[in-house]
Amino acid sequence: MTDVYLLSGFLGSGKTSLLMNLIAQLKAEGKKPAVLMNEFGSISIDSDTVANEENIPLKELLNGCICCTGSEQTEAQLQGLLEEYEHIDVILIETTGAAHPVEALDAVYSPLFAERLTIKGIVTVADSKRWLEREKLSPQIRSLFMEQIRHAHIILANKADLLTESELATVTMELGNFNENAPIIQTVNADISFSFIEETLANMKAISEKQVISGKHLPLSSKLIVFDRSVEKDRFEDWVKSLPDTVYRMKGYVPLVGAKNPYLFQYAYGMVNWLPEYVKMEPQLVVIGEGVQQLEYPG
Ligand SMILES: Nc1nc2c(ncn2[C@@H]2O[C@H](COP(=O)(O)OP(=O)(O)OP(=O)(O)O)[C@@H](O)[C@H]2O)c(=O)[nH]1
Repeated sequence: MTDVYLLSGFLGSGKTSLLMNLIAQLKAEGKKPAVLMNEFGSISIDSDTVANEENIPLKELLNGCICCTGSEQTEAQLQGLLEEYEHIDVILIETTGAAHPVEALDAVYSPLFAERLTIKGIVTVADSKRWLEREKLSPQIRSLFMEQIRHAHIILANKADLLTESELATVTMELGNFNENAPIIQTVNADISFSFIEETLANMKAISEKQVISGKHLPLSSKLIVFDRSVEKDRFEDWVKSLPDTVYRMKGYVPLVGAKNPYLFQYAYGMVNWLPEYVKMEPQLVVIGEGVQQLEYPG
C-alpha cells in the first residue's frame, strides 16, 4: 500500500515549502516519494521547483482545482503515477490554495485505488498573519480559508517569523478553538518533521468526512501576464503595491532590466520574494485572486 498525504492551505501559505521539506526528509530516510500537484493557474511554477529534485515522480493537474476538475482527472494522474513508476512509498498531494480539502479528499477516494492507497489525512498550512487578519478577506474567501483549517488533521501555524510571541500565542489559541482535534505546530518555512506527521496521523481515528460548505464556484480566477520586455524592479514593485487586497497570490518569472534571465517572483499576502534563475524561463506571471481578469502590467 502507498500512503497518501494531502497538503492543504490557502494561496501562498507555504504548501510548496512543506512539500519540499517532506520530500527531502523522505529521501533521506531512503523512501520514495511521488507528487501530485494541483495548480490553479495555467503554468506550474511549483512543479518546476519539484522537477529540480532528481527522481521525483510528478504529475500535475493544472488550470483549476482538484475538487472542481473532477475525480476522473485525479484518478488518471494517480493511476499514471502508480503505473509508470515502480514502487512508491508515499504520495504527497499539493492541492491549490483554492481547493476545498474535503472535496479534494473525495477526488482521491476512488474504488480504483482501494487496494493500493491508504489516505492518511490532511495537513493544512495556515499563514499565521493572514489568520490574525482574516476579517479583511471577503466572506466567501474567508470561509474557504477557514474550511481548510477546520478540516485539517494537523495544522501548521506557518510564517511564525512574521509575528510577535504574543500574536503567535493568540493564533495558536484561536486555531485550537476553531479545530479542537488537530495539533497545531508553529513553523517557519513549514519546517516540520515527517515522522511527527506520520505518527500523529497514525494515532488518529479514521478520517471522518464532515459536512462541507462547497468550495466550488468561488469567485477566484487566475490571469496570465506575459512580458514582452524587461521591467524596472522598482516600478514593478510599485505596481504590486498598488494592486487591491483581493489579489491573493502571484508567481512567475519576471524579466528585470539588467538581469540575464527572468527572476522567480513570488507574492503572498503583502510579501514579495525575488530569486535569480540560472535558466531562462518564460517571462510570465500568474495572478490569482478575485476579479483579476482585467489586470495588466502597465509597462
Ligand atoms: N517569511 C516567511 N515566508 C514564508 C514562510 N513560508 C513560506 N514563505 C514564503 O511564502 C511564499 C509562498 O510560499 P509557498 O510555499 O510557495 O506557498 P504555497 O502555499 O505553496 O503557494 P500556492 O501554491 O501558490 O498556494 C514564498 O515566497 C515563500 O518563500 C515563512 O514561514 N515565513
